Amino acid sequence: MAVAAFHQAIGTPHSSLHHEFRENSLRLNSNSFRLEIGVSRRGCHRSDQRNFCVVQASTSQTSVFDPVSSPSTNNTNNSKKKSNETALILMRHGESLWNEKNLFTGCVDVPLTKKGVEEAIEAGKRISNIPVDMIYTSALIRAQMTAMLAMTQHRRRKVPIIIHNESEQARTWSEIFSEDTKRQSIPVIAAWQLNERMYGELQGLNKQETADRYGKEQVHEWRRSYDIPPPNGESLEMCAERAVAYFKDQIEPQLLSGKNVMIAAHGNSLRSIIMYLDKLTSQEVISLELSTGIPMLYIFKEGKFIRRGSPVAPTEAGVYAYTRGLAQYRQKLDEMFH
Ligand SMILES: O=C(O)[C@@H](CO)OP(=O)(O)O
Repeated sequence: MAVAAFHQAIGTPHSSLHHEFRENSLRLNSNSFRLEIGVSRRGCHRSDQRNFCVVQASTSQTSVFDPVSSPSTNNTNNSKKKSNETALILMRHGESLWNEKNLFTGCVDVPLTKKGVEEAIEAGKRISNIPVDMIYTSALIRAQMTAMLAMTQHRRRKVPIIIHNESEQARTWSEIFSEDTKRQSIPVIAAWQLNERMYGELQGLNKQETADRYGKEQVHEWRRSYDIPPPNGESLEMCAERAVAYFKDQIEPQLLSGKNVMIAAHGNSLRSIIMYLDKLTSQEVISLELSTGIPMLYIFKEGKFIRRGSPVAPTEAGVYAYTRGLAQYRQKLDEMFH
């Protein structure tokens, strides 16, 4: 993205650029960034006469969505759907017990604090009027807790259900036998590829003590540079190799086929995905910081990702992260649930 334009838009000195998606980033609504989409479309089969659509992704994950309720899925004709917009929500997990203690966490599987639980619920309120047909989380509990807690606030009241594809038995033992119930569910796919960057020998160390010991600059380099890994850990570049590949292979096809997607993941796995979506350079990504529990909305339309900022609370009047399609969806929810 054009950093100068961003800097101009938010009126901050270039050096203090932080791409935090708080309310001020909503001013970037008109920014859009071209992406090369080189993905194959997945099959969408009519499984019954009521437009119930079962999509078999390449990982053999079976997902369901309800075409009636989402603005992007008004019919099952893929060629028509392609011209429609779909929503992509990115959400960093709420505060974890190790965020609170200021410890390097990486792939250590730590739960949320009470504050993190509240952040996840608050994030859920902010996206409660945005359609969600599929959820992707990392394999780590803090991202999964965040996604589940956020969905307790969603006005559509669909039930997020974790898909277990790890074995044939897991698949059959978690089968649902009602098409109606499936329509009221949101498949949740947990993928290790979306995990936090593996922090190597820094995992479990206190961030301040590490800076005192190795120097602030060295630690900043380990934490924020693109290609310098922490000792025996992953650089952002290495993290991007798996997280962005997963996004391109598994998530983009879902967006292309008309589904609205939420991703609940981590500071660095999401930084790498945003770097891809916004075409940031390895220099620009250094200053990209994500807050815990702040949802970020992108619209995927005609092969482009358009950043809309962070949706504000549903009670607020000027929800200008919304597009016309999303406003209509919200209106439909008002009619359905009032
Ligand atoms: O400790 C971690 O795993 C990450 C995210 O909390 O920290 P950092 O901000 O240093 O990338």
